[in-house]
Amino acid sequence: MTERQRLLVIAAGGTGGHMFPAQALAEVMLRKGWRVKLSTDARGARYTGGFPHTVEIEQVASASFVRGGVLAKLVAPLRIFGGTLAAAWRMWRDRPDVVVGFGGYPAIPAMAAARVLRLPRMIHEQNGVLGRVNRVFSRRVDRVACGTWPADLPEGVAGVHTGNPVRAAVQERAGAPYIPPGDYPMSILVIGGSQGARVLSDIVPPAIAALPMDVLRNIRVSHQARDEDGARVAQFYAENGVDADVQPFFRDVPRRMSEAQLVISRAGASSVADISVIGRPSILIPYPHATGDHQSANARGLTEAGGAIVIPESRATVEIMAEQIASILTQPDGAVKMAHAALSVGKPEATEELVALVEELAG
Ligand SMILES: CC(=O)N[C@H]1[C@@H](OP(=O)(O)OP(=O)(O)OC[C@H]2O[C@@H](n3ccc(=O)[nH]c3=O)[C@H](O)[C@@H]2O)O[C@H](CO)[C@@H](O)[C@@H]1O
Repeated sequence: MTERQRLLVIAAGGTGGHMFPAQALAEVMLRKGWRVKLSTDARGARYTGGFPHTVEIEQVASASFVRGGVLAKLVAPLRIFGGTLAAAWRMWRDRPDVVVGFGGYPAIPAMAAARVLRLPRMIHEQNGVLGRVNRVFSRRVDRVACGTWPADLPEGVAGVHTGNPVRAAVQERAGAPYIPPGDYPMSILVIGGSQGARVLSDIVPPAIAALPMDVLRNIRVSHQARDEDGARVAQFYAENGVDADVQPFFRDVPRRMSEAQLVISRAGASSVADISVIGRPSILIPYPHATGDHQSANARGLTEAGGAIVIPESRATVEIMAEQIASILTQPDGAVKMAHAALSVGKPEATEELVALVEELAG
């Protein structure tokens, strides 16, 4: 008799931030011969382009409580209930070996169905503070895997620190040699997360232009700017004689990051994971409106280790940014220490640890 192929259901959605780690897990489980299904909604489905095409995508009729008007808020529970019934029917039929939720409202139907059917299940939280959906399920799953440590978990919930899975292109550059700043061409990478960040477009270009001339003439900038900010950012750099590549999204961030002397970024979970796995000095401006201020929590481990400087958005001025950039680029020994400190908190093995948990749950 041939052995039945094992099945993993991954439930994720919302922002790219939930989908990147889900993709990393899917890739490895497929290589291990598992069948993988992704349960997500229309918003999450926009981020499935990078998933291997053998991942079966099940679009659920989920709904966000956060967006939409009063009617949407009233209808949302009904849609989620309907989605849960449909997910339960499919799971009853398919009998997945394990169900893993990565957070976001689209994860609700599959996680609720897995609970009703008592299937082995776990959640992975990318951030230092549990998201709303993961918080609800944290007491109702077999394992809570945490991407950021220490994680702020509800009392009585024990987490496992797996780290945040990073893309293969990041993993290949784990601990890539760091060339400290000096009197030769240097690069700065500026990234705002999957959607860019206006504050970085407002203060970083003038801060870089204010650097001492002997530093500035060696600088090349890769700056991710939102579509609507791109033209003015590129124009500012050009008018100030700064060699800059401005794009709405860099497909080759791992390469650009490994070549950079300095990274300036928001503190989204995957951005922080990339910076610490590759090991580069960084200046982080956490997004102040993230649920539970989780980006400040994401930045904490890296900062406390000495790998990053955090500037809260409320204090982020051109002058402070210019001072911090100059302090890193003019002190090579300090920059090398920061790069090593960043590496010390990196978890390049995060995907493997997550895979091990899935296999343990499958028995
Ligand atoms: C605004 C917001 O709510 N953001 C949340 C969202 O982050 P967001 O969706 O912004 O994602 P992350 O910062 O976690 O990841 C962004 C990823 O995109 C990559 N990158 C970025 C720019 C670019 O040009 N090219 C590129 O490849 C980064 O290297 C990183 O790997 O989900 C994360 C995980 O739940 C949270 O921590 C963030 O708080």
